[in-house]
Amino acid sequence: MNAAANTAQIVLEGVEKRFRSARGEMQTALTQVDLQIGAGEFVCLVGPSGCGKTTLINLMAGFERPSSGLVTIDGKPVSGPDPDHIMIFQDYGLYPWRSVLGNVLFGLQARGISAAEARPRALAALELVGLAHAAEKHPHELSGGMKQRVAIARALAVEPSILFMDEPFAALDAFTRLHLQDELLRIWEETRSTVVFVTHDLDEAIALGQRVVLMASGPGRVQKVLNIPLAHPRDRTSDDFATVRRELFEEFHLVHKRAAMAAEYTI
Ligand SMILES: Nc1ncnc2c1ncn2[C@@H]1O[C@H](COP(=O)(O)OP(=O)(O)OP(=O)(O)O)[C@@H](O)[C@H]1O
Repeated sequence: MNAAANTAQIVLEGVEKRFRSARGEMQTALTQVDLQIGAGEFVCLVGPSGCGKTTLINLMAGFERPSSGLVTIDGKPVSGPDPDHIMIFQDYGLYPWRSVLGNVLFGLQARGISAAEARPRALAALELVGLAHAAEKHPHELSGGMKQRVAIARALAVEPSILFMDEPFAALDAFTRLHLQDELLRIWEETRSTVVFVTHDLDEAIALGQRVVLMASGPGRVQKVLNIPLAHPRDRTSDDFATVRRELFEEFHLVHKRAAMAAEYTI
């Protein structure tokens, strides 16, 4: 079992992110974020809509720069996207004109890996996500769950040290979602990549994360970081799962209550 790693790989110190609104005013999307994520750790970010989950993962992935504070990975300030750190989005991002294998090969070829080396790596990644049989199909022939597995295979083929996942299963039906959660855990245990996973779904966060970062809005910030002391794979029907779920839901309700009180106070 992959215990929470000791070495901090991703470090955020005093991170603040401000955006200019359409009316030209500066708005604080994130404030005072201090967070450390260990190498090989699986961490989920959850919180209400607009609390800055996507902004936070984008800061780690190098798609955004902090307005103040510091984001480092492996001791180096993040200054832009890194080919060793892959982002997976909700909408798969597959090329419709390429076959499944072609899509997975694309990421490898873009990194200058020779065809002779790329093909076995792509096939191994498809094997890992259970899609070796669909290598010659095209995206329009696949279900949503299969498309997301192709996107995961494409990411895994380049053997990233970090997988950033922004609500990757949000568009999928409940059964496919549960299945892919289990698949992702199996893959994570095999590959040992660090996984940072954004979700709206508290149950998904409890099923997956070694730690769950609960965020609050107004402005976006880290409210609480909870350790999930359950071994993987987790039995979603167990008493232990229910206990952790109760704790997280209580925290989540507190977040809402505080936000509502703050809004009332400022009116
Ligand atoms: N590029 C941008 N320009 C201006 N404001 C932005 C930009 N990106 C995000 N914001 C604002 O920052 C805040 C946080 O947005 P973000 O998308 O990170 O939240 P979120 O928690 O991921 O939301 P959701 O769960 O709805 O996807 C929101 O108020 C949003 O409007």
